[in-house]
Amino acid sequence: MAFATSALVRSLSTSASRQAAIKHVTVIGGGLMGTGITQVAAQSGHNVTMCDVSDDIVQKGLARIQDSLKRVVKKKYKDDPTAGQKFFDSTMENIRIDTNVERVAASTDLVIEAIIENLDIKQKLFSSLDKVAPQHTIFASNTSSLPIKDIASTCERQDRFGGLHFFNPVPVMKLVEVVRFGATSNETFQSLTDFGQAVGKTTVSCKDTPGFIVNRLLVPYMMEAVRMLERGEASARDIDTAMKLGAGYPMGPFELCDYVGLDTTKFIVQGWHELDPDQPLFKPSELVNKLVAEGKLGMKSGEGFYSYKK
Ligand SMILES: CCCCCCC[C@H](O)CC(=O)SCCNC(=O)CCNC(=O)[C@H](O)C(C)(C)COP(=O)([O-])OP(=O)([O-])OC[C@H]1O[C@@H](n2cnc3c(N)ncnc32)[C@H](O)[C@@H]1OP(=O)([O-])[O-]
Ligand SMILES: NC(=O)c1ccc[n+]([C@@H]2O[C@H](COP(=O)([O-])OP(=O)(O)OC[C@H]3O[C@@H](n4cnc5c(N)ncnc54)[C@H](O)[C@@H]3O)[C@@H](O)[C@H]2O)c1
Repeated sequence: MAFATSALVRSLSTSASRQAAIKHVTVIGGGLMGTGITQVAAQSGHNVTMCDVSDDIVQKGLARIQDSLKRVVKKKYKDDPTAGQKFFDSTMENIRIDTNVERVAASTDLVIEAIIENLDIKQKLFSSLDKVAPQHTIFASNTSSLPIKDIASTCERQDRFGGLHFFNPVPVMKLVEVVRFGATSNETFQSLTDFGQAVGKTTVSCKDTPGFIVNRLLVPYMMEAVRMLERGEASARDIDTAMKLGAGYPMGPFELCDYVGLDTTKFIVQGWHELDPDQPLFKPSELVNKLVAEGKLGMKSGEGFYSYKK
């Protein structure tokens, strides 16, 4: 059977005694993160349905997954193209696309939400899914910065709710932060951890604090780079070069902002500023807000701090 690969079998055997293993996953959002999460879940033998608001978006998402999967195959199976093609085909067979999230969630073990970073919209989505998803279904959010407790607040299934924070680009980055808030049960936390490991990631355990571990440290650093540019102390290019060559980062902060998306960057900082208006580290940036207002969202729109137009 196409869905039963070794990773899934491994995940079944390690977690079977604790709770039913996750076989069918629904990923909501077919953007940067949703496509990556869909890919790694399908690669590891899970049956995944990726949902978004329109056919056009899910089709584009599917094309992005194919491009990324080709890169993985090229690297992993460079000496065995036949096995590579088989891996490609079986991964793609594990993926379905849909635009009706409620229909899909009615028969799923795990919902991973990766939609726009907006609390109201996430709460509305989960509230509607809570009414149709089976009892055993676990809900998880891939939010970068919003409290899991707040996202879960409109749901009855508080104990079956947690955070699964993946990193961009998901097929390459090796970490998943597994987040629990006060109501998350031990079984749910363990299922999410098992799932993160079944998709090939190293997991760390996080409390539901702003930015969890990585973003609590990364966001102040990136925003200080933006403020350094705003103060006219150095150019974006020089700051990027300095952090790559002087601190060993694979991307400079402006390249990373463009890679993450300036809209997501803006939402994160704005949200934290509202929670703690006196904290200077979380002060919104006029420059980022201006770029977003101009539709310059980074790589995904062709322009951000840099231009990506060919
Ligand atoms: C201010 C507020 C902002 C906060 C934002 C927080 C956001 C969020 O919550 C947290 C994050 O994610 S934070 C963000 C965390 N993320 C970071 O910090 C990322 C930092 N950047 C990096 O780690 C590297 O620049 C990249 C890995 C992106 C590209 O690597 P590179 O060397 O510059 O370029 P390369 O040579 O092209 O690729 C190298 C290898 O990777 C492979 N590959 C690449 N993309 C792929 C894909 N989509 N699919 C499959 N494979 C892909 C590629 O095939 C190649 O394999 P090979 O076998 O070596 O030929
Ligand atoms: N971009 C990153 O580097 C990154 C990294 C980790 C976590 N995150 C988080 O992941 C989430 C998604 O970020 P992204 O970068 O993939 O965003 P994105 O803009 O690339 O994609 C979001 C997708 O969600 C869809 N969407 C919006 N509302 C929806 C709804 N009600 N139902 C279904 N689909 C809906 C949009 O059409 C879009 O395709 C955010 O919470 C973000 O904070 C982002």
